[in-house]
Amino acid sequence: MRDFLRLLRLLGPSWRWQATGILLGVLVIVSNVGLLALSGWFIAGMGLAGLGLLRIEYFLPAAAIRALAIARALGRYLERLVTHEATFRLLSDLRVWFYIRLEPLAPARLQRHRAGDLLSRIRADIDSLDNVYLRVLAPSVTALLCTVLILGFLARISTGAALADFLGLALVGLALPLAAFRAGRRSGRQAVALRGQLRAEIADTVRGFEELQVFGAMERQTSRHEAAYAQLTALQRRETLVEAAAGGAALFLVQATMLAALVVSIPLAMARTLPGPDIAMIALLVLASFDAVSGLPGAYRALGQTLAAARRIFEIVDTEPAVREPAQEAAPPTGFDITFRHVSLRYDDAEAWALRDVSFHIPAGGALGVMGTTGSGKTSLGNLLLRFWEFQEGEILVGGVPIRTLSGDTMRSYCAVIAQQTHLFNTSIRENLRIARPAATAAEMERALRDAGILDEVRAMPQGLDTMVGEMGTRLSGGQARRVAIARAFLKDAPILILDEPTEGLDAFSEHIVINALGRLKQGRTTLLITHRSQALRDIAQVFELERGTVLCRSKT
Ligand SMILES: Nc1ncnc2c1ncn2[C@@H]1O[C@H](COP(=O)(O)OP(=O)(O)OP(=O)(O)O)[C@@H](O)[C@H]1O
Repeated sequence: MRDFLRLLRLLGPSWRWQATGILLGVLVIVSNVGLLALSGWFIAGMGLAGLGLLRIEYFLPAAAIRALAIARALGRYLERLVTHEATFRLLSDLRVWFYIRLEPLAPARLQRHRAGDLLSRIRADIDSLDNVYLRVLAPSVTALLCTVLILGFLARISTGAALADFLGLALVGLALPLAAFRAGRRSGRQAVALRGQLRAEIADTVRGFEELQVFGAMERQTSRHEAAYAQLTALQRRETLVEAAAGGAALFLVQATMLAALVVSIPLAMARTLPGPDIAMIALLVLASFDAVSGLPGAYRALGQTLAAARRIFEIVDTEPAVREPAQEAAPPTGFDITFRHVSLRYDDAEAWALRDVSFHIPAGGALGVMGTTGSGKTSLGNLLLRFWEFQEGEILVGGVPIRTLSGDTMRSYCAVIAQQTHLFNTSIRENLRIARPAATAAEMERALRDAGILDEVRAMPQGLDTMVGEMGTRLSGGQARRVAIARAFLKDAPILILDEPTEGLDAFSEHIVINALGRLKQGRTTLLITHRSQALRDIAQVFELERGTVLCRSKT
């Protein structure tokens, strides 16, 4: 219930569209009920008039029937238009709302989620939240308003028929949806979790195609997916059964209600306390009144899934970011020397220290080389500077300003990173460069590419700057991808440079070109160079070695 109320609160921003959609829904149903009831009355009345049993004024009812038919058609069109607009607005509001809360969690708090599962939450789970408005809230409110109007009108003609209709509507509109919700809740929750898991596993499989083929493990992997699919199909079968049972029960109740309404009103017509044509009107009115509630059992059956999706979204949204932003940001630093004073970092309370009592100073425009075995804590130094993680002890200052008093975005705006796995997006070289500076001109890009030592190669490509780099830059060689990343750093022109194994995985020739490009990039920037290749450290004055998070020895090269 708490999740449902929280979901309702999220519907806020586009409430006008939603309310208009509901009112139009009421107009459509009331017009439809009115049209059928009036038509029934009119046809029966005309029949009796033809037999000379009744005098009837037909001009007004005929005009009203036309008016109701037009209102129904026009209302339906407008209702679809408005409810879709409301839904799309709602979806876009929800996506922005979610993204704003997701961003501060990256990368620290998102690492426990698998990429495919995260994608599933961002896309499918958010998408399914529109059910709340489109399939639950709007039809429920519409049903309530229509029921009041229809029963109010029917009660004036026959209290007994109104009572029968009330009972039928309560069963189909309240009891059945509740039963369907209870029956579908568990399987819905399981289906949402299973779909997320499947997406994550399939994303993993697609990424690991090459390995699976090389090791001949494709069949084993796909059989795992098949088992999960079989489970999902069983859940879907159960959901369909619940929906079919609810649909069948609703149909039965509709007919039974109409029969009951006739049973109580026909004796009144026989006793001449009710005009004959009213019987036809009552029958059709009762039948049509179920239009207002017929969608509810199916909608409430799906509500279990929607709530499960909402819970998965709230789970992420409620996560505390790893780094708390300062309430008020300090004045920006004027210089960019970096000081670590007795800094200690632990990624998790249960884990060992990744950095312990680390102190160093890099003068503005100077460089520090950090060496160390794998897992010794080198990358963690960069993680702290980028404000991806919070350190538990000590102090880090940039230009004399404690970085805890600067926002994460501000700190990241001061830094450019080139790592072994710097990500290139699956788009053109031009677009990959624009990430660093969206307004960069072609001339600026070319200058950055020249400084990175790759301009001639880009020019020689048939599409030049518009060459697509492929997924993770796979259409470029390792050295070229690294140099495009360096060009991006030139364009960003940040005062701090974090180089994390920038030449790792390159052959001697590429390494030489990349080191030269980095030499140009380092000019005038405060540089933290993480490497275990002495070649890359050749012109770095200050070098230290980390072991298990502590500074082992300092040396000058
Ligand atoms: N995001 C993280 N979550 C939890 N633990 C982490 C995380 N990143 C690093 N660690 C742990 O912190 C320690 C230091 O890791 P770090 O990546 O800083 O070492 P490194 O010297 O850069 O290693 P490598 O050379 O292999 O990249 C390791 O024990 C590692 O398992």
